[in-house]
Amino acid sequence: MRHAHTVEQVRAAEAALMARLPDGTLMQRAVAGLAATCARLLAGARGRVYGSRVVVLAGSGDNGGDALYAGALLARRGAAVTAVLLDPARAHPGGLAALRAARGLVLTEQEAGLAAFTGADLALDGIVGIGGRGGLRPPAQPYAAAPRPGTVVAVDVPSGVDPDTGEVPGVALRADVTVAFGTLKPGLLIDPGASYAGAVQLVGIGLDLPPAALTALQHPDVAALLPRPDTESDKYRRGVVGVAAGSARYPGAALLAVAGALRGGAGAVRYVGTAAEEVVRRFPEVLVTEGGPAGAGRVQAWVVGPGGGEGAERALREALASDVPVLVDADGLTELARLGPAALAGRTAPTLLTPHTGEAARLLAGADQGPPPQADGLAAARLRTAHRLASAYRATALLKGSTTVVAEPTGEARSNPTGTSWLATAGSGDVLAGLAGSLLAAGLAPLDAASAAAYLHGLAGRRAAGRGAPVTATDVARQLPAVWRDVHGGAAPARGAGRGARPDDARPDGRRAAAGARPGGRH
Ligand SMILES: NC(=O)C1=CN([C@@H]2O[C@H](COP(=O)(O)OP(=O)(O)OC[C@H]3O[C@@H](n4cnc5c(N)ncnc54)[C@H](OP(=O)(O)O)[C@@H]3O)[C@@H](O)[C@H]2O)[C@@H](O)CC1
Ligand SMILES: [K+]
Repeated sequence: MRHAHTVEQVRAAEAALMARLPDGTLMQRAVAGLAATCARLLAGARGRVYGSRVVVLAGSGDNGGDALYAGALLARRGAAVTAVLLDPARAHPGGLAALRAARGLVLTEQEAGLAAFTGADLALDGIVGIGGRGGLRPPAQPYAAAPRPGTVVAVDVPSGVDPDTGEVPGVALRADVTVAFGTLKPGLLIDPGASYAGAVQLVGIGLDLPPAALTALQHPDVAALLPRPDTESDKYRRGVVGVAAGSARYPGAALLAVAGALRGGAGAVRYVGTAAEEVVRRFPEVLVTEGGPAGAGRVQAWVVGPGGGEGAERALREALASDVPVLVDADGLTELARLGPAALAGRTAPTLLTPHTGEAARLLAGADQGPPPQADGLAAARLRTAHRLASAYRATALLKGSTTVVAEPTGEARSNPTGTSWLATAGSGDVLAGLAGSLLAAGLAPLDAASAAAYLHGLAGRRAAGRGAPVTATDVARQLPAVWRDVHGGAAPARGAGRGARPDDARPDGRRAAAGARPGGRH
């Protein structure tokens, strides 16, 4: 599991630790880890540190101090280090003195121009860290648009990215590697910020941290969550998932949701709706009933809404009246937005909402008194949007998109690291809904069901896309058994196994991490 803490949590833990340690200890721990990573990257790219060209972009706070001190350590190993001070009067005095003592060159941004940056083998982004607010200020903005140097290493956070949310309110500097201190920050795990962070590495500095504000699953976590039948299992013990989906107009959504549900570990899938004939022709193992959820037999969880068309209102009403977990998707969400949060008020079992940002905007408009939110703004603020939905509807909210985020009304949240933009294809959400519903029926808690489903769905999308090819939702569903095996380590599933490659090895755009970079740390 990867853990990310907010700036407030980090500051509190830092203050508690600093009170017990000599001045400067934390910074020196951070700097040692940062310089070691830079040295590894340079050695990977050039064979050695000696003779390499390093540029340090130093802002006015401790983030700039970290970068200057790390530059000094690299200079002592023979690198030609140039520091560019973006706010010379406020540059970190200790870091500056250390760099000068190591014979580093110190320039203002006017003196340096862009040449030192574009010609460097490695650039350290120490413009701003967790003390940053807003996008890059004008003196630093040209670096974001300049030709890229060899490798850009962000110190703690890519400058211009909001550490708590991943929002990028203006210009930000894209990194190949981000070296985070003490803990990850949520902004490193959620787009758009995550797409600026590159490969994320953690340097432990000994902080004693509270429960994380955001977590992200890894292979072993998912392997441990996925249900496994044992010798006592029958279909009801494994869970029966009911799928109320599809309509005369959208029969395909029923097939895709059922395909996802069949591969999600439930013991059986029960389908209700108008596409029963098509469903049973394609999947003879599915139990089908005409009509709505109320008249169907026993299930342990409902999925309502994919392609539901005119039947969605009845399916939603009847499913919500049940006392089992209900996943609401697509047309079910449109109906729910019309009814507002009051429709969930009497529920005794959990509800999981799985909107994309357009549906999230409708749900929030149905819940808030204020003006309807814009979907674009919600996408840029994914974590806040998921929290708002969860708290307005008192339900688990899975917000789909470039980084899928799941939030609980309790404030717990998870981001999904396995997404790929190839998943933005028609019907892909139907597969996800079926899969997550199946995991709910198998007994997973909503946060686990939603985040494990998003994880598998993302891996299946990546597998289907291979080295980069368009995928269909059907391809994604077909890959689910293979990724199920992948998370268990590629071999026969064993509880708690999971030796497969960690998804964090790859950047969100699917490119590998920079040479020599290790994937993000665990703690
Ligand atoms: N916490 C820990 O455990 C440890 C933390 N450590 C390190 O300390 C870092 C935090 O340092 P920090 O508190 O000094 O803040 P920092 O990020 O340097 O920024 C503040 C300065 O930036 C300025 N500024 C603001 N926004 C800006 C913008 N958009 N663009 C440009 N400038 C902007 C702001 O100026 P002002 O707003 O006052 O004009 C102020 O001067 C942390 O990220 C990590 O690297 C480690 O060394 C050890 C353990
Ligand atoms: K930075």
